[in-house]
Amino acid sequence: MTVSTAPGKVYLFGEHAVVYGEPAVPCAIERRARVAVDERDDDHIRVEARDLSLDGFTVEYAGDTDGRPDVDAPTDLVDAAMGYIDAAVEQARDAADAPDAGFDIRVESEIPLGAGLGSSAAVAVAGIDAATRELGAPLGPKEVADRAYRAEYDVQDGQASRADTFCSAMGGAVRVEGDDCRRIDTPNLPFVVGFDGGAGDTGELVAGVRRLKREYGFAADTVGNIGDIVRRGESLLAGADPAADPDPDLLAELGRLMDFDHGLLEALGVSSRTLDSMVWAAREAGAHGAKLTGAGGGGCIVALDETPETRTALSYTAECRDAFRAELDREGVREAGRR
Ligand SMILES: Nc1ncnc2c1ncn2[C@@H]1O[C@H](COP(=O)(O)OP(=O)(O)O)[C@@H](O)[C@H]1O
Ligand SMILES: C[C@@](O)(CCOP(=O)(O)O)CC(=O)O
Ligand SMILES: [Mg+2]
Repeated sequence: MTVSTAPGKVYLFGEHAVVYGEPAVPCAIERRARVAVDERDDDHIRVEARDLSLDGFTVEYAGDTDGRPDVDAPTDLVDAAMGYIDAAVEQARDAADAPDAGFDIRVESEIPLGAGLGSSAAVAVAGIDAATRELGAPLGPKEVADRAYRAEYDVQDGQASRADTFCSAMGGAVRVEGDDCRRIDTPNLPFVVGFDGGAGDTGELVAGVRRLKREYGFAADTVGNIGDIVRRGESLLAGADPAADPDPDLLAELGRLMDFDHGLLEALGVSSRTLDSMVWAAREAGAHGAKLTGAGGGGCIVALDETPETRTALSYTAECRDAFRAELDREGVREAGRR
């Protein structure tokens, strides 16, 4: 059995626009998905993923992934549940040149699902890493990132950027623009996350922005403007000393850019009443800035605040189910055990 873990992320800025080739800066956070993989002696895949619904369910199905698993759950839930793991298994089989490999897989995660913290990328990255190690064909983190991107791309019908998967595989803060992916040095940014307990469908939200962008030139300009915000933000980060605490002027300007980014994401139709409430609660508590993170629709916001005020204010906000500080995780995917 091989176990790998990989982190989730928040977007400092640039989600959605990154799908159309603009740059984005996601940052890995210390919340991980853990995937344990045991090779079987047949070609079946058995998945245990207890975070997938309130009660959790376990499915077992043949290696022929056209067959539906025999579980008592709605088909769309099962499809949503299995998509990323199926795709990760396919990538691992292909990478290890073992098309008939079968596995028992167990997924456990500290990252809420569909909430904008990159649970899908973390599961795909950790799954591919563990499965290829288990098959004796370990990949480097960049190869894992590339394979996990292909898995997300397939599940999200060709609508995915490399941002989440590269960030989860490499850890730290990264900058992604099309196929150009790199790590960047940043000071420790004081992220606070607010979670409304809900979720958004990444594929649908991305498709909505795509439609808007096709219909209106000004929506396409909005996407370009998000890119301008990111370019401004990364030049600020490039001038900062990564070893020192971030200075207040840097945090103030990054916060302003986050606020601006949230406004543009709102205009693109991917925010929600609860996300907006949490964003305003954070701003009123004195956060430098606040925005939704990830695909939106519901889920999480991220704010910048080095004091406890924003977390406290969020924890008293009716729309907020959970508020926590999210430390930058400088480590990406890693093997967490083998026997
Ligand atoms: N703990 C988990 N166990 C199994 N599958 C998971 C887990 N976490 C995430 N996933 C997969 O990722 C999907 C959510 O991904 P997505 O909609 O992109 O949201 P996000 O990446 O923001 O969390 C889930 O529907 C599921 O398929
Ligand atoms: C909206 C998008 O930019 C980020 C999606 O993040 P998440 O899956 O909601 O964590 C899509 C993508 O980059 O593939
Ligand atoms: Mg995702």
